[in-house]
Amino acid sequence: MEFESPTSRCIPSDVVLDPPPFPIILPPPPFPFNPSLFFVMDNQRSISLLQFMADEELVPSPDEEDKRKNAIKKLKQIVSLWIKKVACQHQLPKHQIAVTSATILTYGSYGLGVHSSESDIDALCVAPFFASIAEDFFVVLHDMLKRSPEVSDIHCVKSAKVPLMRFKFDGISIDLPYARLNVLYVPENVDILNPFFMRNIDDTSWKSLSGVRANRHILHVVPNIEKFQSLLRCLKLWAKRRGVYGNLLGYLGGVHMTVLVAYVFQRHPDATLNSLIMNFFQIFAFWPWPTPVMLQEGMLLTALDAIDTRSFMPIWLPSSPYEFCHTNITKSTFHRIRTELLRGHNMTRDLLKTNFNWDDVFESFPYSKRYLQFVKIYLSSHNQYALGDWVGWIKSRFRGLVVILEGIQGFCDPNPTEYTDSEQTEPHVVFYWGLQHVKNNIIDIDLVKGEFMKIINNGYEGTPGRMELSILLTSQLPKKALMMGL
Ligand SMILES: Nc1ncnc2c1ncn2[C@@H]1O[C@H](COP(=O)(O)OP(=O)(O)OP(=O)(O)O)[C@@H](O)[C@H]1O
Ligand SMILES: [Mg+2]
Ligand SMILES: [Mg+2]
Repeated sequence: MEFESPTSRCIPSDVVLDPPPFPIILPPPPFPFNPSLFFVMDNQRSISLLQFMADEELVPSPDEEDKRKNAIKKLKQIVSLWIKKVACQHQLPKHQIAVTSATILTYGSYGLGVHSSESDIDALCVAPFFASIAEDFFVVLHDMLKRSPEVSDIHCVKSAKVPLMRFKFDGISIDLPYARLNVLYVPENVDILNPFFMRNIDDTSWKSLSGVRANRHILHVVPNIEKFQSLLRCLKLWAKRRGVYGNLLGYLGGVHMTVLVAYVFQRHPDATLNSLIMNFFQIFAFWPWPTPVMLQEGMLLTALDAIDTRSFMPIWLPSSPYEFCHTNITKSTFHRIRTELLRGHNMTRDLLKTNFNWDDVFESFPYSKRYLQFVKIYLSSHNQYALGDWVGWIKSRFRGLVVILEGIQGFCDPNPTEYTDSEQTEPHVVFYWGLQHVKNNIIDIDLVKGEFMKIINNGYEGTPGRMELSILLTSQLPKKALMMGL
């Protein structure tokens, strides 16, 4: 398999990046062109897509939505109590204690209304200046949450770019980062675009606020939010089914998908759902990476300075003119994503195709048919709580393992699905990643493990669990994993 070297694709710093010339809305019509047939087929496909979405239950049920709303309401109550407690501990004057307040702002897929049943709730805790992150957030609020009967599996992720607490509230995963504003009273729906609230805020708080800013920007630039939500929900499902969703594993995360979909939507706001999907595949199957995808036309070129020119797919972060979404994309995952986009394009391009079926477009990626060998990554720990910490840490370092395996085999497909081994009784998680079969090449898995251990041993503060790596042939894959779609 041939890959471009990332360094050969650096962008010269004097290039002005205009959006690439992709005026195509629909593929070339058949000859003789029959516009009414074209229109009918396009509408028919949009209708069958809506049916497909309903069958897949892409929108969570009203009960699930209520559960989420309730979780946010309770979290708001907890942070309100917390900030009063912290104000007392800091011995603030009584009148200040009386007026001080903190709040929760939702962002990410939940904030945009494009979440699925498996999505987390991204909830930013916004508090006044006197509540420190190290002590008041990660200790005092952590302890209060831990004592709440609805909260389980709470972990502090202090070393992340955006430090946060991650836990389950009534079974729903919550990501809770933290931002401090230079005010005493934080209104419930504080306007974080108002410069008054942004005065002299610290770096971490600015970064933590970027998700909320990004959502505001998307909502501002996207014309018809309901259609946008449907489109994004569909394409996120497509990315998940095809195994190319998940930032930690080197694929597209929610934020990347949001920007790509918004890019298409901005250009064709009146197109049907079917045409928008066709356009998405058409545009990104042939996108001249690493030309960045940007939502604002004629965007300042100072942004170019901020591009990591080794990035395979630079995608502008819609919260700042100077930032790009963080990615873990490697040459293998870049190749996989592009192959999937091309597949999507090939399957949707011909409106007159007689046996067209959305089920085929959204078919799960058949790993066991595609690869002859796999690397099995077995992670375990003595209890479920420690396993959560351990797996979270290893996942945050997975890009390193993908690169090591790429170096040896030329290609590695880090399947994001987590499996379990029915023969094991200890708390554990298993990953099976597809590998390119290279004739007469025996992988020295101990060497791979040794190299990866060097990466994971650096900086972990919890109790390390166990990690086993082994190479399996397709015929050795467990039946249960095959039944789960491996
Ligand atoms: N790689 C990244 N680069 C920049 N911002 C990110 C990145 N990952 C996450 N974020 C910010 O955090 C938010 C929440 O991320 P998350 O991974 O939960 O994705 P999501 O869009 O909410 O999708 P999902 O439904 O899978 O949760 C994003 O909307 C974005 O604002
Ligand atoms: Mg999310
Ligand atoms: Mg999240």
